[in-house]
Amino acid sequence: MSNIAIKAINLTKMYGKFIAVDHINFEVYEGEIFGFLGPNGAGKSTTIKMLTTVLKPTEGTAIVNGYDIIKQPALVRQSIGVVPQEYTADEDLTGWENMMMMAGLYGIPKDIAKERAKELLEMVELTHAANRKVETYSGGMRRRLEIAMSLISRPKILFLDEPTLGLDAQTRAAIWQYILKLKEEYKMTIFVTTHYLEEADMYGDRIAIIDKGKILAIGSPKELKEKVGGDVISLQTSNDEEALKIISSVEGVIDVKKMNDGIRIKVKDGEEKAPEILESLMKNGIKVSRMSITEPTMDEVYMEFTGKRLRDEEASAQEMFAFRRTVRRART
Ligand SMILES: Nc1ncnc2c1ncn2[C@@H]1O[C@H](COP(=O)(O)OP(=O)(O)OP(=O)(O)O)[C@@H](O)[C@H]1O
Repeated sequence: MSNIAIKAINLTKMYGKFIAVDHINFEVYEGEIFGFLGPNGAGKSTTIKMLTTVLKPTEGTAIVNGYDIIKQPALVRQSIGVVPQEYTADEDLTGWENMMMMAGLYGIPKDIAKERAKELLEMVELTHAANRKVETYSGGMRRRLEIAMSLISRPKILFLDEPTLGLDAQTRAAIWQYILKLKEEYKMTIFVTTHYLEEADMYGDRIAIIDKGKILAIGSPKELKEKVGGDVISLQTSNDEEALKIISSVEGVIDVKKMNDGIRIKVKDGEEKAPEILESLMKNGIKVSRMSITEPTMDEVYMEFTGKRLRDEEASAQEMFAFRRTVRRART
């Protein structure tokens, strides 16, 4: 049994009467990448803020690195690194000065701080820009600097709130390479929130799916996909209401749902069942304009547990909004 790095116990946050995080329980094991996956507004940032002692829970608590977030917040803070969603680096200082400022906050002696800053800036490939003011950095460079800053105290656990938000695909991949390196070389525990399904799938050792303040599923990507099982047939028809009735009476159909973009059918073997379903629809005068058969992906897993798609377009619109908000905050 692995050691537990984080344990949330009935962790709850209310803003007035609104429950942002609703009695959640989970464990994060030492040395793993734990992905907290959910749409905007699901409660991810609120959870991270409670775990990192920025916000006080309304109810429940959590143990982080063996310390209680309510009773021992200072000890929690000393043992963790945090990269929040908003930019935190000082724009008027250089990358190097930001590193030193962070080291100062932790009371790290100057000579040790210099050594670590050099090593960390090298790791995130910012040595060449160390003496430039942060205001000249791109979004990706800022994120890399902030990851380096969060590591200056050699934390055992690193919390990252949407570290790849608003970054291009190449920079996102590079950020993940640093995160993987921290796990592999420094055996660090990483708690990371994201609304990118493919990032959670590719890099998460285990994932929690959170929506409307509740955890709907926890497991490795493989375990979650196995839970969904079978194949998924997606259809667009000339009469979805009628099609639903017909499909649900076809033998071997495990589940059929109307989605925003058509009908989703769960069956054990898609290739075997699809012709039968098509035939029964055609017999009843229903035309099928599009059909696809897929094995469960994280997208399917997400849909299975939340009942909706985490749409790319939706994500990118919200992402741009959040990114602009972050940039605005960085400027003020
Ligand atoms: N200070 C606050 N006062 C009132 N409501 C809040 C406050 N902060 C967050 N909320 C609400 O709580 C819910 C959860 O917000 P939270 O920021 O934790 O979500 P999230 O999953 O991190 O999404 P995002 O990625 O957009 O930050 C949202 O509905 C949000 O509007």
